Amino acid sequence: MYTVKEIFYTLQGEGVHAGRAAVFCRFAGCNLWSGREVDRAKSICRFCDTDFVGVGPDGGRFACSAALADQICRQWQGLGGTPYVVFTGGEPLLQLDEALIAALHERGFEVGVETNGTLAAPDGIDWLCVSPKAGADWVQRHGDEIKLVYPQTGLLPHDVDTTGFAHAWLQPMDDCARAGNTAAAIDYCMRAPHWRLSLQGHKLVGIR
Ligand SMILES: C[S@@+](CC[C@H](N)C(=O)[O-])C[C@H]1O[C@@H](n2cnc3c(N)ncnc32)[C@H](O)[C@@H]1O
Ligand SMILES: Nc1nc2[nH]cc(C(=O)O)c2c(=O)[nH]1
Ligand code: SF4
Ligand SMILES: [Mg+2]
Repeated sequence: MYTVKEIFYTLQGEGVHAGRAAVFCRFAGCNLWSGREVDRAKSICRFCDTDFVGVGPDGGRFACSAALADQICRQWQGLGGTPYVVFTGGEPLLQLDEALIAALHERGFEVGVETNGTLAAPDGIDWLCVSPKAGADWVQRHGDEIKLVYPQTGLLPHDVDTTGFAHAWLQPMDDCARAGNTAAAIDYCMRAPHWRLSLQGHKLVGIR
């Protein structure tokens, strides 16, 4: 059984694939925050910008990988090109398994994943983005890109080993201090250029 908050068609807003059409499949639930505001301040991850609780109007419960893969297929609106799905959440690696990845591959999709890196990724993922969190176990130390939300007390870019990743991003924390966080990230990337700036383009242009 897969529990999905929402499935929607948009453009990837972050990282190397920013601007690419993708179906987003947002799984419900996370291991670093309950998703309830009353728990935020006492959680490991406190800055989350996402509602991943329960099953939304564009989500559902899916009994098998084929049923979820079919629903993702129905959301793809591209003509030509390679269909792309991004599994996110919440924490997708609590639910994503090799059967679901295989079902998407059978339907012609490339599979991207956004994970907090606390769980080992299953085989078969085509694009893996790892975003480690201060105070959380960091298990998945290789992938295609690392995307560090900046700044995080206790997880300075200087102390992060990026050698397992082809691309390294600093993404300004979106909170009440976003403008200052962005200026600080720009300054950091100019001083340490193996880090590059990732802006959340979907928020800038007002798409989902
Ligand atoms: C909502 S998370 C879901 C996937 C996974 N749980 C993770 O943390 O990577 C998707 C992406 O948004 C980033 N993110 C979450 N809250 C953010 C915020 N307030 N500002 C900037 N990026 C944020 C995460 O670090 C992650 O890269
Ligand atoms: N457009 C768009 N791009 C994204 N890239 C990562 C996202 C996420 O929440 O994982 C996200 C998202 O929520 N929307
Ligand atoms: S780990 Fe990801 S989904 Fe979970 S609370 Fe943090 S940013 Fe949100
Ligand atoms: Mg998001």
